[in-house]
Amino acid sequence: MEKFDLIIIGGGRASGLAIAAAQEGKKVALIERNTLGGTCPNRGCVPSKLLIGYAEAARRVREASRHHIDATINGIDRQKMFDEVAEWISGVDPRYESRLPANITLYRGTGSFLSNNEVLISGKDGEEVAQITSETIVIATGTRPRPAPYSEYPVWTSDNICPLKNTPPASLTIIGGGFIGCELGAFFSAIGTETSIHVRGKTLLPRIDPELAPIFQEQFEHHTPVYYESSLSDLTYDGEMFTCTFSHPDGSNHQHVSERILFATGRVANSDTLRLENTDIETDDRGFIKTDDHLRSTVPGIYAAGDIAGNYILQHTASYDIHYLRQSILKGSTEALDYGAVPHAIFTEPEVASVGFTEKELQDKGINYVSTLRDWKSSARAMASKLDYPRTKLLISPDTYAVLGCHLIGPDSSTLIHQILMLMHLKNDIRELPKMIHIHPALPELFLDAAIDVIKKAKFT
Ligand SMILES: Cc1cc2nc3c(=O)[nH]c(=O)nc-3n(C[C@H](O)[C@H](O)[C@H](O)COP(=O)(O)OP(=O)(O)OC[C@H]3O[C@@H](n4cnc5c(N)ncnc54)[C@H](O)[C@@H]3O)c2cc1C
Ligand SMILES: NC(=O)c1ccc[n+]([C@@H]2O[C@H](COP(=O)([O-])OP(=O)(O)OC[C@H]3O[C@@H](n4cnc5c(N)ncnc54)[C@H](O)[C@@H]3O)[C@@H](O)[C@H]2O)c1
Repeated sequence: MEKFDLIIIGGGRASGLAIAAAQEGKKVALIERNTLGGTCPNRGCVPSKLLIGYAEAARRVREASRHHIDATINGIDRQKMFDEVAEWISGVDPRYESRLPANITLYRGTGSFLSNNEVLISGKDGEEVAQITSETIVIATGTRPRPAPYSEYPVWTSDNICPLKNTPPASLTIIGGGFIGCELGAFFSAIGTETSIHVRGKTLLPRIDPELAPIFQEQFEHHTPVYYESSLSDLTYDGEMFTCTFSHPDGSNHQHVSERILFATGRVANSDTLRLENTDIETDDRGFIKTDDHLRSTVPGIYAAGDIAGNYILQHTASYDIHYLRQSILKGSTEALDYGAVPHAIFTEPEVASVGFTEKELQDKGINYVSTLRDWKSSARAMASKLDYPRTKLLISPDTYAVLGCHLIGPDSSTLIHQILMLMHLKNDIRELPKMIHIHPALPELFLDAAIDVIKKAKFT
């Protein structure tokens, strides 16, 4: 059995760790069963955001009338959009492979454990490719969409919609109103696909701040109809069109016909193919690998990083895990993992971004806070957009003036949030913000108004 210094199972974000280890002269095995690069560049963040670029261009034309400009869209070449992004995706695997140094052995196949330190690699038909061993193994196998029901039909999930080899549909039904349902829903409706979203509950984006949720829903529904408390109870497919039957809490049903259906109902851990029963590695009740604050699994020498460690399902936290392992495995750092303030954004129309606690989380945890909810009218640049809905919600500690959470809804929220993120990261005291000279009248000025208001509230608490 060939022995390696480091075995990595899963060539998503962890391919960076493989390269770093190889550059330090380690003998590395990297096992990937699909395309190198993993979810983010092949079927996740990057393709979805490239698609959203087309949506934004279409919306700018449609909404030009807000600025008294009479503009019309004369045509949308949806196929060209799919083809361009598909072309980009087709280069991902070769690009990643070309970056691998010679002392990485790349195994194309599924990795599974024979014992705590022995890994079997199996090919597409289950044939044995190799058996290898190492005292250091990193599991970075990510997640996949929750299995869609009615898989006998050509239903879409966020995994099989890419690499966008299909014809873009004229109509689409989306089940699930989380990150993926909302982002892809916003894209398809903007490019003229008749799109609807169906959710079981009463809200979109379950973790959104309760004061921003109604604003988001109202704005989102301007372009995409959302059916709440709608549970899919039946699905038929006649070879061309899907007919969905949805049932509602009052016992009524409604039917919806579309050319395509997309299930976006969450993601599950890719731990079931690892044959963990041959090891002492433990998982939580959702199948994510249990790790401590050093990303160590329950077996010495075996680590889990990225989505499979179950802390977040975000590219930037997966990358952070990999950076952490570079320091700990390769450089011997003993510091515990500390994510600090983890931001996220949802690249929809409207765009939202968050960092830190929501108000509900603060209440549930019994943390003392003061909050402000401000519109963006104090910023001339924001006013120029002629949008009424953008808001900043800021939550701070009245004792230390530390920012506990910030939630934004409005154009460029994903960019703007970095100002608060930086503050939280460096010297978390909101009183620092008004001391800084801001460019007038740039968008970040909108934080001045919110900061001054919340500082005043904290003083009088
Ligand atoms: C549609 C969509 C949009 C997204 N948008 C964003 C976004 O805008 N921002 C953001 O932060 N995050 C986003 N995400 C989440 C982000 O893509 C993931 O958090 C990130 O890619 C996780 O990286 P990872 O390396 O942990 O896992 P992955 O990238 O999933 O890599 C795991 C790899 O392991 C392989 N693998 C699995 N099991 C085995 C096995 N047994 N043997 C060998 N190989 C195996 C898989 O094939 C895969 O290549 C999005 C996800 C989706 C689906
Ligand atoms: N911009 C970003 O950062 C970004 C974008 C896309 C995805 N992601 C990551 O990927 C993860 C997965 O995205 P997602 O949208 O699949 O999951 P999600 O958890 O965001 O949303 C899934 C939604 O589906 C609903 N649902 C579950 N089962 C259902 C069923 N049977 N019928 C109807 N609805 C059902 C859930 O209540 C939830 O609202 C996200 O949690 C996020 O971490 C991030």
